[in-house]
Amino acid sequence: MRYIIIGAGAVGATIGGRLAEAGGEVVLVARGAHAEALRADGLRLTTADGTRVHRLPVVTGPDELGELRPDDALLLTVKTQDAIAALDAWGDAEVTGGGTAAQRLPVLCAQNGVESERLAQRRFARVYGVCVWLPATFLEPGVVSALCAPLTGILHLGRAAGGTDALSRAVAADLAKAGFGAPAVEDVMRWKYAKLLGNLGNAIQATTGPEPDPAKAALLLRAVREGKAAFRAAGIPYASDAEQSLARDGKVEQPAGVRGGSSWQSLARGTGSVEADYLNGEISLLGRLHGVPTPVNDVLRHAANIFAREGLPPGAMSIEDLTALADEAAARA
Ligand SMILES: NC(=O)C1=CN([C@@H]2O[C@H](COP(=O)(O)OP(=O)(O)OC[C@H]3O[C@@H](n4cnc5c(N)ncnc54)[C@H](OP(=O)(O)O)[C@@H]3O)[C@@H](O)[C@H]2O)C=CC1
Ligand SMILES: CC(C)(CO)C(=O)C(=O)O
Repeated sequence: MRYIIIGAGAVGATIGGRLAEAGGEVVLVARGAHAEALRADGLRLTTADGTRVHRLPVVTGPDELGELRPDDALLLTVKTQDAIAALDAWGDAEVTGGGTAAQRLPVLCAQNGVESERLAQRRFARVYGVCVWLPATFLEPGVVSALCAPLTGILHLGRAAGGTDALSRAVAADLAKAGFGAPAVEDVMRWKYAKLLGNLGNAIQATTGPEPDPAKAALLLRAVREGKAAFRAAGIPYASDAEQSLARDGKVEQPAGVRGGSSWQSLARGTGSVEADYLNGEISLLGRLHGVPTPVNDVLRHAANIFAREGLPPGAMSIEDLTALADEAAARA
């Protein structure tokens, strides 16, 4: 199998670099200064095993790669707000032997939230969910680190529609060879919904900073309670906190000195957008569809988006001010 990593940033480059090191065939898809640095100097990837430079093929889109092969797998690791453009760009490409990528190739969504699978399923026939527990940092163009130990993350994966198949088991085996804890599971979306609950804190971290604080934990708990209430109202199953702790046990601790998570990094890099519409916004959507008030997630989504649009530095807001906004919204709800 050849892995085409669409959006080889923090998560994509970490997975791609490790797959390549384990003997896998990998193509990195990147853009801008990152693509240039990857081509000029290779991918400089630091994991708990040390720093390695990987010289891998780099393309900016399907035109540069030529016809796709029947044994290609598309691994989607762009932020969710970039998923439509990426899926559209790759879906129409021709596959050697007939058909388009959208008809023939598997697309594996290794992202937070649950929206990318839906976007991919509108366009592609074979869609897989990947639940990624992998604190990874885009340090500068061409340079990525993922320092959690002993394994570099844990990835549950399976068919987005439910179940496993030969492809998901083959990918799980390749990921395991590359050092990831990567079981293929029957119910990957149940794990992804559970992971989404933790990612409701991405907006808190992005707006108020990554340092732990009881007031941040208290606000996250309120967001998570709303999320669970929305899931219950919508009849959506999700893995329990105990199941998640067991799966993560000893595998994905964030090492000291590491910077913030994925949304914090988007603000720090000034990318102009965060994923909040698909994290907190997923809870707001479910709440509206099923009659559950979600004032805390509404505020978190809105605050993170304002930071991104106005180019505010991550962590510029106090947790007291953010909590006060959530309290006002809750009083109105
Ligand atoms: N970082 C982390 O610790 C974790 C992240 N996740 C999830 O993984 C997903 C990816 O996050 P992360 O790796 O942090 O994000 P990054 O921003 O580090 O990487 C995404 C990369 O995709 C690039 N990109 C976007 N659109 C295209 C395109 N059409 N063609 C080529 N490249 C493109 C971006 O370029 P540009 O910079 O120019 O926008 C960026 O380099 C998200 O869903 C996130 O929530 C999950 C677990 C942990
Ligand atoms: C919390 C973390 C690092 C876990 O993998 C994550 O999902 C993110 O930064 O978005």
